[in-house]
Amino acid sequence: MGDKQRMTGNDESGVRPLALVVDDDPSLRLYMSAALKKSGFNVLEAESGEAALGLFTTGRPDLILLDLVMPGMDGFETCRAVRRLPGGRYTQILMVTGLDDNDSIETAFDAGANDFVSKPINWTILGHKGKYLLRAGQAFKELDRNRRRLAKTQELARLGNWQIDLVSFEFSCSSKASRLLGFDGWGQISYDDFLSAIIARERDMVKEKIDQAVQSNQNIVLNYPVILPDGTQKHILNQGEILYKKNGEPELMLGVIQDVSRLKQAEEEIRLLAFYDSLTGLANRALFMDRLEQAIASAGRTRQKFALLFLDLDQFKLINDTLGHQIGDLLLKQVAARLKTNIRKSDTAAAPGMDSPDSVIARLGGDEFTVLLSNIDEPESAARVAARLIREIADTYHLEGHDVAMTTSVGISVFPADGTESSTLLKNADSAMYHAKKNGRNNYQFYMESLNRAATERFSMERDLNKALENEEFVLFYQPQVDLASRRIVGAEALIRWIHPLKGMIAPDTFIPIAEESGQIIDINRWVLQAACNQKRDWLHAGLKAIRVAVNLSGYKLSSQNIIGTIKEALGKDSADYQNLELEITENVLMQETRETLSTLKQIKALKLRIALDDFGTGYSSLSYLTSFPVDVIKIDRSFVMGCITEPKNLIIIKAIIAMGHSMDKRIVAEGIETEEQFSLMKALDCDEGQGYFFKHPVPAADFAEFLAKEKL
Ligand SMILES: Nc1nc2c(ncn2[C@@H]2O[C@H](COP(=O)(O)O[C@H]3[C@@H](O)[C@H](n4cnc5c(=O)[nH]c(N)nc54)O[C@@H]3COP(=O)(O)O)[C@@H](O)[C@H]2O)c(=O)[nH]1
Repeated sequence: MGDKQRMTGNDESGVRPLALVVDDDPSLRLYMSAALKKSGFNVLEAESGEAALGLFTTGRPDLILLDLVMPGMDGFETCRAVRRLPGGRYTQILMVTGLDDNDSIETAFDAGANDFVSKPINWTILGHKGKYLLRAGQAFKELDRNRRRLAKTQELARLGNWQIDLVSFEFSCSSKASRLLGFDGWGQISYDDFLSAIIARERDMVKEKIDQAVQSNQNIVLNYPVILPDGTQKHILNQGEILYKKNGEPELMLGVIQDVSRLKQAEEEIRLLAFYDSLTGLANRALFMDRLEQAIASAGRTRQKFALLFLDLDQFKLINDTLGHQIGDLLLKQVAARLKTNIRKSDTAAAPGMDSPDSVIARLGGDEFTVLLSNIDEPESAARVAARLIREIADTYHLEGHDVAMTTSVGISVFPADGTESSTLLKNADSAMYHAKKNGRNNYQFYMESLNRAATERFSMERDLNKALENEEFVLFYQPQVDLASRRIVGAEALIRWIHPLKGMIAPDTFIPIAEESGQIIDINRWVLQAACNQKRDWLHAGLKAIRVAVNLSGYKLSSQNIIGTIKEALGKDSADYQNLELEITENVLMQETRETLSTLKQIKALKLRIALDDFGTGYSSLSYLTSFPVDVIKIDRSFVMGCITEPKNLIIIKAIIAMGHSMDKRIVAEGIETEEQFSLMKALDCDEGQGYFFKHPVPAADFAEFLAKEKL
């Protein structure tokens, strides 16, 4: 029979509670047993303390009637021993004593007795007293069980409790509370100890709030960090409530403290995910826009100016494409770190940590960063910061064994002149940034109204370009290259055209720079090479004479394009085809990255392709390029050719280029021949070949094939 069943008592369940009568006097045992049985108890009897302990272990009585004076173990000793036995703390012990002096009674209670009866015993009262004690014991057991359950629950919930007596102002707290605050093994701690764990900068505030609540009988909910003696930091939620007496007077402030560190950490993680960029730790777009709104509201009130800097790394895509995304990510992290270091406190109105609405450096996505510069007195201050950032970002990055160079273009919009709404300020800074790109990158530009339209057009073109290849919207036109002495076609330059579904034909001058900036040029170059080679093969198969085809590879870092793979893919195995393919590059390609470019050009040459230097004379026109790089052809820029008759200076330059080129064994092509006069002059100057509207405009492949078949020029 389990304890619970017996303790419910015979009144409710019909189960009789068990009493143990311990007395060395057999007649008294008899009377006591009879009285208890009459009151509904089952009864065991023991004539000594020792016998009682044995019976307790086997029978687990609910009530013990214990004579105080016995030979051997007396009642006090037996009582203490019972209390030490398993389950002994819940048994009700009624001492039977003839010694009703105060000392014996006190010793009995100290030994663990619940009550006592004095001899001579009133037998009727004894039964009732036994039943009453049983009920009290049951209530005590329930209470104890609840208390332990509560302690366990608090343990699980990481709760500790504390209280302040509102009359004596005495403080006490549970051992769990002291453990939570790092006072392991300290037992009861003082109010000062309780407060001492709180992180210094918040301690006074917490103390003040508790004091105020105690004085004014108000509840409290406080949230603060504590530092444990081992240095770890926890976050504590402290809730206190006033407990009132029946007469309405405040009695206690009861509180619980809870370790909410995990919750706080989860909250922090959610906050970080929602408002911070996970790669760089900078604010993300959402937080930036929020802070921008706040800056507008605040600057509007105080009539102050602030600037928005929009940074975009120059040709960042190249890093991802050539060195992989991992290196790209490392670079973005380092750029973010440099921005953080360089946006000094004086540049923003707030301390690092972004606690103030003014201090924001954000990564909007990809390689785009923004900086909010608050309280600038004049736009020049923003320009100074922009210039400094440009300088810092341009310092070489060491990324897992790669030395990477990177620059950035910065657009600046200023509140309120360039917009009073967050979206406008951002859009205008973005437009200014594109202007900086157009201006040669690695510089900053302020927003100007006129930029806006151009930037919008640029956006839509970049978007449309993404679909152009897939939708087969590109075509190649061909312009003949003519041997000036014989006037026969010896080659063709392939020139791309974009047939836009809505805008019609778009010239390469319009979209190639955008494609170069966005990196789309790599795919476009690949397509042009493939299409030109296919065309060349088709003309041969159609029985037309074999001619050279020149393809433009402008603007983009040559070494990063896997140009060799693309060429091999485009030309296949036919070695004759290789000799008839000419790649046109401009001087700025040669200037970009000398060592890598030289190696790529050498590989191109090893494949027996020809290399032409396009637009010669417009750039640096350094002779060293001609000696250092394996160039076969020099194409004199049309700006010289077109003015060769009227401008003596142009003629001098043309003569010099031809003489110099020939001395280096290069073939010379004059671009932009538009008139008979220009043709004759170029021929007279011993220029090898010519190209221009005088011979033919660029035309679709089919038209070009017709001309080639007829050789009618
Ligand atoms: N990366 C690539 N760049 C390309 C490709 N196709 C063209 N381009 C480059 O775009 C620029 C403009 O080209 P386009 O509008 O095709 O103009 C070419 C000719 O039409 C023009 N030309 C030829 N003869 C004359 C003339 O007598 N007068 C005159 N005003 N213009 C003339 O010159 C352009 C060819 O120049 P070039 O390449 O320097 O030989 C241009 O820079 C192209 O290079 C491409 O597929 N990829």
